Amino acid sequence: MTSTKRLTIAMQKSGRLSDDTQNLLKRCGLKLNLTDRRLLAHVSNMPIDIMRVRSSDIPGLVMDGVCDIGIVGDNTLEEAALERKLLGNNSEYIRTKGLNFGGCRLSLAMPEEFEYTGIESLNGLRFATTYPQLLKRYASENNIDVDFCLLKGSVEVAPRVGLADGICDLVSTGATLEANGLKEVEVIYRSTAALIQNPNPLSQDKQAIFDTLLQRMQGVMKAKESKYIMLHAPIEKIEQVSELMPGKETPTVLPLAGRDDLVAVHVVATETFFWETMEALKALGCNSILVMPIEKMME
Ligand SMILES: Nc1ncnc2c1ncn2[C@@H]1O[C@H](COP(=O)(O)OP(=O)(O)OP(=O)(O)O)[C@@H](O)[C@H]1O
Ligand SMILES: O=P(O)(O)OC[C@H]1O[C@H](OP(=O)(O)OP(=O)(O)O)[C@H](O)[C@@H]1O
Ligand SMILES: [Mg+2]
Repeated sequence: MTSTKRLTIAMQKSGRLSDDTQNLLKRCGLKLNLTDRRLLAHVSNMPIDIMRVRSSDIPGLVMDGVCDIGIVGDNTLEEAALERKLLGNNSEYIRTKGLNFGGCRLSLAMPEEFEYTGIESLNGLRFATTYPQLLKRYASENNIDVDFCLLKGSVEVAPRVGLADGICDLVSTGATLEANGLKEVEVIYRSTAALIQNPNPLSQDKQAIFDTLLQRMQGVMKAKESKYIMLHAPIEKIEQVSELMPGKETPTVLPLAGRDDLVAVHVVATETFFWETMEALKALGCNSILVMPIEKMME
């Protein structure tokens, strides 16, 4: 069990989620010194310890209360929860927050030449996968019978070497499927990274740290999705300019020294600011249009 004073966070040591997780924690103000060999790292400016492990171990560490919280892909989490339930182990957790990285989907893919005519055409086939529980659940929900063989990585190689008829693996760009002569036929699960916590109440000290961390994460994520937009606009077009601005916030309109025909317009946009909008603003006579990233936000 963890100490009652320092919050313990499990994160992936190295792999697809580790850089984004580390960046998120750093942007939340945590001072980390994650040298490769140190697997339990103290955060020097907050009562937090970081445990760096394989991502497939994170759900179990949180469910068993070894770590208070963890950052892990939904796919790994759901697979672990199903497997642990089956084995009669702790499988309870709280998914506190979805995060804006690690987006991927778990899909069924078949060799290019396979004639896919619907889910029924997969009946009786064998799939290589790292996610047998998610595969089995999908098969039973869709009334098909499938067999599987377990591979922890390089799953896409299986059909070519005769190990399986198809695969059930993660896809993001689709490049790995294409490079291995496979086509995606069904998406069975959509995943992002998520922040999870043990369902038992935290000590008061830890809860306070966690609340601070959560609020900062919110601010970092919101800032990442937002842009600060500045431009100069003709004063008589200000209404049309405001209508073109993305998001719900009212723009700030400021005078420009020595100009009575132009004003400066500033707005925080929480929606995508498209090139088309910039062109429409330009056509209205706006200039000096700047779209800038925002580092932190607090409401
Ligand atoms: N191609 C991808 N694009 C985006 N996210 C991905 C991709 N592949 C995997 N992920 C996400 O990143 C997580 C970690 O993947 P990674 O391949 O780094 O580790 P792993 O082999 O699943 O686990 P372990 O850390 O236990 O070795 C996955 O569980 C998934 O949520
Ligand atoms: O659609 P893509 O963008 O090509 O990404 C998909 C690939 O990424 C993951 O593997 P990873 O690179 O993590 O290697 P692994 O099989 O060793 O885990 C996943 O298992 C796929 O193989
Ligand atoms: Mg992988």
